[in-house]
Amino acid sequence: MALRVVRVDVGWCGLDVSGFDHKGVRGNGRCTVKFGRKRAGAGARLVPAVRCSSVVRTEEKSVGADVTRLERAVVERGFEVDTRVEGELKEGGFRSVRRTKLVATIGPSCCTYEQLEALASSGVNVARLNMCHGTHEWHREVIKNCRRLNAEKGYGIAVMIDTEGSEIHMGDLGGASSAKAEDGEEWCFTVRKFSGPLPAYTLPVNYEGFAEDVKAGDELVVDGGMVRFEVLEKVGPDVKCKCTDPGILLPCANLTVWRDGHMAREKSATLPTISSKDWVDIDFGILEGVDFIAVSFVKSSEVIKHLKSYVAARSPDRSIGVIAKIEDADSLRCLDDIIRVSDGVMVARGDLGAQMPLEQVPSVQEAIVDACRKLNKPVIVASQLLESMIEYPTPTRAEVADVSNAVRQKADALMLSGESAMGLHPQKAIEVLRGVSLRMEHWSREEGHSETTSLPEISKSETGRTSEQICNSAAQIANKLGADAIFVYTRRGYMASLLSRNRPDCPIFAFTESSHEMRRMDLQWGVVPFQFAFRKDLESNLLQSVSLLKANGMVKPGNLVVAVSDVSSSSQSAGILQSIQVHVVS
Ligand SMILES: Nc1ncnc2c1ncn2[C@@H]1O[C@H](COP(=O)(O)OP(=O)(O)O)[C@@H](O)[C@H]1O
Ligand SMILES: C=C(OP(=O)(O)O)C(=O)O
Ligand SMILES: [K+]
Ligand SMILES: [Mg+2]
Repeated sequence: MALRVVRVDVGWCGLDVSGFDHKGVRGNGRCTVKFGRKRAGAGARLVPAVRCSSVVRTEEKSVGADVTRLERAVVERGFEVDTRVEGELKEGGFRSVRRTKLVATIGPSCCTYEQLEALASSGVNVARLNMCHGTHEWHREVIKNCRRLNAEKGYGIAVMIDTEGSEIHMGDLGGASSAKAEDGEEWCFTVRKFSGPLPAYTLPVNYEGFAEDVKAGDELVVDGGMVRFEVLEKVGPDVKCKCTDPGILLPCANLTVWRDGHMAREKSATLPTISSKDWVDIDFGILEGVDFIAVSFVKSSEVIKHLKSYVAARSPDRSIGVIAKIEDADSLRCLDDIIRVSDGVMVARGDLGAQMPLEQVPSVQEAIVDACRKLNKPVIVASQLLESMIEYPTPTRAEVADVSNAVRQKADALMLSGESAMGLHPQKAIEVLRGVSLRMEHWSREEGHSETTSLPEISKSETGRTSEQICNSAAQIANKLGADAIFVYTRRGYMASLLSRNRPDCPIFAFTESSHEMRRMDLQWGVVPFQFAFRKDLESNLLQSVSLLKANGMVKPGNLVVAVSDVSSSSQSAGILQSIQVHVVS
């Protein structure tokens, strides 16, 4: 029977196969076995899925076969980690591990399996799917390719969908990839629907109330100022405009209306943050098992709370992270409330820069990054980081400075949009983000740039406050001792986030049992997620994980590790026991 090597999430039950030997493949640690019953057509088949850390060898047997005897248990390693991190660790040791995470918008330039593999090999942690564009079939294919890369090549790519939102934007350009508006030309913006190519100088708008909302004399700003028009007159559903600032028009480009120097929001301001199309896209994302849902134009914490309860009800066994995109001026008035209820935040500088004078964006970005750090939520700095690399193979000095600034601010993640989705050099753009991140991280450590962010206490419960103080202290101990890594054993990644919040000098190895929780940590600064079967207490977990990593050349004698855990080692009767352990690898 052909053996399929797959990587799936199966339930864990411990079975030590140390000493197991099969055709030279030795068992050297813990293997887990789950016997599932699979209905397939005529009858049930018992499928002994043997998961030993990173490899599952599944052999399908007819019912009644002797499935108690494991014919193939490959205990290759006893843990699973993203293959790139493994390479970085072996090549350059702990300090070489990149801390800043990278998000790439997937589009026509990088959607095939080979193109995604190129991005993955260059360091992408999260694949972002902008639901403004493409069909569900197209996005489903990309998700499938990401999952294949993780299963077959050992990457750890998480998937994020990003909603279109209700804001006013142009429709697609009848199949054209862009259109050019010249100075003085007269264009018609209309809610009319067209099948096939658009009439000349005509642009579709998604918002039914558009013709009612605008007035002659208004300024129509496309994509935050890429192109500008003056509204001349309205004829039924058609709004006649004159181009006053020429440029390139892209599909689904955002439109804002300005009147007497202020944004004019009539009825469009009453549109729901999550449109009916967005709910369909969210259902699609839940069904496809994505790891994150990014919500566009969030204005209040209510919509995040509503979405989180909706998602929890429809995806009870895997938590999907809800990311609030800060790109609407209204959201700044209740920023902390939004951050508190979200699982993460995106500084969506594209539309943000359309809602306020561009010169305000850098200070708003810094304030959002700082607020997320204080409230212990990951933050992504997004849009136009390397815009010129849509066309050119190297960035401008200003773009490198912008990326360096975001890394110096210790944002959790950086995001590419058009640079990866439709640019000519997606892989080079990721490599620039990676190189600048490593350089700025190294410079910050070498220059001893101590943390400027004082971390207020955020926990409410007794155990939460204990975990928080344990992590703050562990990070300080690790810095003082020059530790090579902090090891944390965590079920849902909370302790890992508390350690990440401290931005320690060394990487944080977060051991968890669920591959989904691993993906969720793909947005956390400095966190290297490992899949690992927990043992009974912190000490056993520490010794077991060190020995397994050492056996794979990822930890060396003399390495100093600080370890903490939120996996309670004691029985409930004995109460929770939490500690910090320091271990020098022998
Ligand atoms: N899934 C996709 N299919 C086709 N084109 C896409 C896709 N995702 C992104 N793009 C292209 O990349 C550009 C930049 O992506 P992004 O910034 O996410 O979108 P937007 O410009 O709508 O904010 C888009 O304007 C679009 O031209
Ligand atoms: C990331 C952003 O959102 P979108 O690309 O979906 O407009 C942005 O506006 O910067
Ligand atoms: K979007
Ligand atoms: Mg936006």
